[in-house]
Amino acid sequence: METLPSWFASMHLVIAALVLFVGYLLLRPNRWRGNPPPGPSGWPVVGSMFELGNRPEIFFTKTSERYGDVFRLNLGRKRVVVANSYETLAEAIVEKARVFADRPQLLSFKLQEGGDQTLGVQFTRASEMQRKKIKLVRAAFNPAIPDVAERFDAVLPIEVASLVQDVAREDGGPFDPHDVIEFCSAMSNVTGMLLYSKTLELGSCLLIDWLPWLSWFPSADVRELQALVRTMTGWHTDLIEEHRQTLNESSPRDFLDQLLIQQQTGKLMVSDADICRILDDLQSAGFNTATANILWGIQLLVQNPDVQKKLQAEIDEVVGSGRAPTTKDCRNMPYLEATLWEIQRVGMPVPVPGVRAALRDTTLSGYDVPKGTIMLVNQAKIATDLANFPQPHRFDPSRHLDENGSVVTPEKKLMLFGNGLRICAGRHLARDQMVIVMANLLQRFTFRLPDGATAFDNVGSTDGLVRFPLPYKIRAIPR
Ligand code: HEM
Repeated sequence: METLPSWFASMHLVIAALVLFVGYLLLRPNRWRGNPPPGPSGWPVVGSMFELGNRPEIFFTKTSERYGDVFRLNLGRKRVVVANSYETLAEAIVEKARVFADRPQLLSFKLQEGGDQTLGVQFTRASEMQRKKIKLVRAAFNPAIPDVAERFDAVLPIEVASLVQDVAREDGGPFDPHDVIEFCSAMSNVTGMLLYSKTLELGSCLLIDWLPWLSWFPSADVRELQALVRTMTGWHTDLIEEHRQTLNESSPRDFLDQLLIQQQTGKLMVSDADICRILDDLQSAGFNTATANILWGIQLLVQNPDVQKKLQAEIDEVVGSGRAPTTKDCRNMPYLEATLWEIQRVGMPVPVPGVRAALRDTTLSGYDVPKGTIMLVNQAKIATDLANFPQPHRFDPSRHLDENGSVVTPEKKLMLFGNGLRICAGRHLARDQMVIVMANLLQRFTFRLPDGATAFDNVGSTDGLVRFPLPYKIRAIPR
């Protein structure tokens, strides 16, 4: 019998060794050096990815009961730590603000920044340039600055009046507020007007973030995200051109004009592609979250008619019924402000917000956390911490008031807009918007269950990064 040449046998050995080596590289668990936080080791290749499910906060809460307030996870090949208490979150994003200032390199983040995570402001890697850009954004969205307040006061009443009209059109009959489109567009239209004096009719972690090789087989999610980014880019490219041609440097009309002036004077070396991504980020950043809060708010007020009555009494006392409430009026309505905080806490539309990454080796709660580690936040657990929120599942706006009836913002117990270097850039605007929408609606209507109903049929939330209440029906009885 003919024997195989010896080089053939050695070739087999080399291939087998290579396969074993590649297999080892793929399958070996992530190495955490030093004194890492405790945590489950998870499965080879995927780590704890499939345990996350559609509601990662449930898995996080269960895991924290076993491992404590800070635990580690492997998600695919990514190293992750999860902060489950206010103290650990504050240590990371306030005390170690400069360390946990990065956004991780995730494919979905890269897609949302048009393929380059140096562009835009929201999913953008930490850099001097990101800081300069976000500084401009913060100023453009801060209603404490007179110019911004003036623009905001010119736009908001129009959008809110149109929302009130749409609700009035339901004529006291049963309807689902999700269907009254203005609940969404009132939010995005105000942003659009501040950005580029126009309204625009119109993101999250995907599986590819944890298993990047899946991007070789683009899924429907990825294609949808790419199509959305392309549409927005087309829209914003046209707007940039239009604004450039009509720009008057001595009198900027909006934020886009301000960016173009910065570009032309060389104060900020920002490209058109970057401007596109900034506009895109801002248009998408607050739209879903603010809308979800309003939808949660209406549901919670129907379930808590006493709170609704108290709010209406406050609105009647400060504004009366002869004119629409303004932002200025809302500053004199502490109970309304406290109710909005409680809506954000109990509705909890973003239970796992603000993904961060460590810029260098560091520690968290005394454990070693290597550079590049992703930090996730279990906000749902922080918002129901018994030590800070007694009877946490009770909807009780008065927990945000002191003995004199003044608002005590919950930011020392719960950071609903994040904190530190990557704090939400639109938080003041978002709060003002939500407060004024609520004030206008409650001045004109009392929200109730449909006739004959004693409770909502469906109470719960959708899945996803931003959670909406499930569809529900109410009546808006004119007052
Ligand atoms: C109720 C509404 C909103 C909520 C609950 C919310 C919440 C958040 C949270 C939790 C973060 C992450 C912060 C962190 O990493 O520490 C964030 C970031 C951000 N938000 Fe908001 N937001 C809202 C509305 C808005 C609006 C209206 C805008 C602008 C128009 C906006 C612009 C941004 C931007 C640009 C960032 C990224 C900041 C950075 O990475 O430097 N947000 N927001």
